[in-house]
Amino acid sequence: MPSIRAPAAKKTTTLTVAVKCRPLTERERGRDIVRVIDNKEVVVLDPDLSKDYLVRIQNRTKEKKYCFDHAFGPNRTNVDVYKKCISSVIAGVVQGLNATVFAYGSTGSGKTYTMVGTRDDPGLMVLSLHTIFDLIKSNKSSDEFEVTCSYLEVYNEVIYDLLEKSSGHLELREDPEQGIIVAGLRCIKVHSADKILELLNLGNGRRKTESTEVNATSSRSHAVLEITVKRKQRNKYRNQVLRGKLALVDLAGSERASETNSGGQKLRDGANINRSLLALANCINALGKQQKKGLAYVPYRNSKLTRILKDGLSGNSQTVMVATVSPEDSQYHHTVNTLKYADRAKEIKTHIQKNIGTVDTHVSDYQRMIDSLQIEVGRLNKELAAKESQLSVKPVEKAADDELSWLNILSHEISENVQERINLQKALFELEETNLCNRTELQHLDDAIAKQQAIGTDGAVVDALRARRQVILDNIRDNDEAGVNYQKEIEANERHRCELQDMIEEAISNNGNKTYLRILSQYRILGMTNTELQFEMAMRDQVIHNQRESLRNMWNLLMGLGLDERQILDLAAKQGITIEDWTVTPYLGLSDRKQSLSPASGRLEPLDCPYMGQSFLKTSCIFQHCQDFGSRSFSREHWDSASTFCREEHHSSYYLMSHDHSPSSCVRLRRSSEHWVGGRASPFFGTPMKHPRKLRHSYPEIRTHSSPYGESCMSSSSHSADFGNHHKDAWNTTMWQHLCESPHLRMSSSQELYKGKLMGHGGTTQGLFGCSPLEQGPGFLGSNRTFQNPKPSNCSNMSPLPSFASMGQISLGSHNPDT
Ligand SMILES: Nc1ncnc2c1ncn2[C@@H]1O[C@H](COP(=O)(O)OP(=O)(O)OP(=O)(O)O)[C@@H](O)[C@H]1O
Repeated sequence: MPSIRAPAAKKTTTLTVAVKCRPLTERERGRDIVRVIDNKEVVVLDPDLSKDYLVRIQNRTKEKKYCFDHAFGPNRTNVDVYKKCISSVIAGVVQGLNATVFAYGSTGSGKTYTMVGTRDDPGLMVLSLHTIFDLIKSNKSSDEFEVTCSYLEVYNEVIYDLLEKSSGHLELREDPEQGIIVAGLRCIKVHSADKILELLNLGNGRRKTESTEVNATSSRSHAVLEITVKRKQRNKYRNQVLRGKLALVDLAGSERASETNSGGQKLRDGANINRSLLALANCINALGKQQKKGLAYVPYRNSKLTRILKDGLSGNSQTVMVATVSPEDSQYHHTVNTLKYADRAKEIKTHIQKNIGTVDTHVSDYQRMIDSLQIEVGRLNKELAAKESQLSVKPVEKAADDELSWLNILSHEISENVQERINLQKALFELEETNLCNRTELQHLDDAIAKQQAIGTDGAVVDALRARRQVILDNIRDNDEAGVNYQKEIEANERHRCELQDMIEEAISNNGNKTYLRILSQYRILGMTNTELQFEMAMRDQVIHNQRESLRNMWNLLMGLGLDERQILDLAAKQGITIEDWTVTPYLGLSDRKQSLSPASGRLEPLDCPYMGQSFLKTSCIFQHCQDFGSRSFSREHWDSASTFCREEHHSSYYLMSHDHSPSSCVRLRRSSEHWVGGRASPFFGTPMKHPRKLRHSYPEIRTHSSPYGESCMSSSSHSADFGNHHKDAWNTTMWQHLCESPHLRMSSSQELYKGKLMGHGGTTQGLFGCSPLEQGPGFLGSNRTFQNPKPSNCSNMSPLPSFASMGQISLGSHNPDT
């Protein structure tokens, strides 16, 4: 029976920002204009000494002052920086936490010096590695440790493996457990810090560096050293594996072409470095803005660098940014710019959580499918090679060679086209998710303004609400604009794909050696299918992740309602559900649970809702109806005929029950462009606009709303429609009764109304307690608890759906596909 393990508790923390000012180098002749005060403040003096006294006292000086978590002057060593801001973070890595340390600054400001260092002043990478191995050595438990290391560089938007002698281009992939991963990156098992240092030196030797006017050994690429510490816990935790990840990032420096005096390739490199750093700066801006102004879209997808750093910037990572600055007056603008971004980065929050090892059968299912496709690709590859050797002795060799290289070019282009498409669609998807949250907040604000106006409160409150409303409207408008642009890019991408496909077909039909080319084409298509599967897998993983969050929330809700562990165990036992390993640290400890009840009001404190990115009361919860329409969508024969239908079925069964449970408060789930609904109409994700028509045909009651991104978004037309006649599960009933009978939940009449409907829609809570895909993998009840379900069969067919944001505008009581 599959077991479910709850995720470890999350802790929100802010980015630690430290500034390090290096000494003037021997080459520098300028004035030192940076002062560090009290290890926290950084003052940048006006570089212009010629300003007269009057200008200065009239406060027209360009002097700037900033305050950071830590600031280090030119006399401080890397060890000082390490002890103050890094060592504690490294200790967490050995406990299963993720950490990211990155150096940010202009070219020649001392990033590489800080990260790598010298023999006399070892850098943060070296010091961190020593600490990790020291901690492992001094560990007295019987835990087993395994340390692996990888080292990559991003040069001109291409990822290379620095541990490979001649690395090819590597691609990024998204994994729900591990976040962004680089497919094919070499991970080497290491047993000592010295071994990693050896690899580090090897990698650094391969890194692209150039001599520029500003820096004799300027790094032209961003380098990421990643250390993973796997810790197998024995004794009663013997099934538990903690996995801590440390990413140490040495960025290339921003530069001005005029200053670096570079041309040709160097100039192009500089432009690319600046572009990715700009993308990073934009993310930092948006994340900083987000803390102050609510949800702004964070454009991680605009560069490989920001995708790699995504977790470090906002995900599951304890992150330290070391901003490096040069003290020279000629660098004033760079220094102030760096400090501005560092200042904004102080606002960024991340959410750290222990990575407790799980085995996710769903993901592994897809992994298996990919593996089998890869075997097939390998087989065809061999066949191809055999054919090639036969051809080499034939007179038609020349023509076939030309045709082959042409096909190679086309196939390479088509692979890039698919990759671009994936990125664009994901970006659009995230953008929609952001705006969905914004629209929800807008609705809440409108309600609040109307309420305030009705009770005639002080105008200042209404003004504040209106100001906030305006900010949200601006965000929505900006995001909508970005969405329209993404949509245009997707259309252009689609046109390009059609052209490429036509060219491939023409190449095949023109050539005499058709069998050979057909095999080649088949091989390419399999490769593409493989990529698509990975994409679908990523999407599915996102659904799994979201559902896992729902389960977690539901579990919190049960705890928050005052049910103790024993009561929940009893309830579960009555329904034949066994909760195993109860003894290990619960996911949310009792103390936490107590805290979650506000003593003042007796009400439940807001809980972060993962879907909406904002707080709802604990009574808010996302229910998902999970039915038998899952992996079959993956099989080829079902793609075109069934996927649209299945997805729509699935969409119609998502809804959000808001805390006041009133019909008006049911959050409408909006979606825009239809390519998600449509699944795939062509071998490469389909042409937008086709499936909605199909959909409308299948579901006449689905209304179409205009969307800024595309032709339509879907909405179920009826609030009162029957919830359907899905499985009425006793467990659901019992749970629902408990929710209703709980003293912490007062039932309004509208709740009663909805209760009836919910009960009719047994699949909803079943999605949470009965047939979630999590049943087949750990992740539900805390590192120690496992949930066993008597009816796992429903769950093997989880649909590979786009997650929440991609769903149609759906209201409670939506269309029931079964009727
Ligand atoms: N704390 C320090 N003490 C002494 N010298 C330093 C210090 N920090 C940096 N330097 C010197 O400054 C110069 C530039 O440093 P470094 O190469 O680390 O800059 P960078 O920011 O990595 O530049 P780029 O982005 O071009 O790669 C080097 O000569 C380095 O030795």
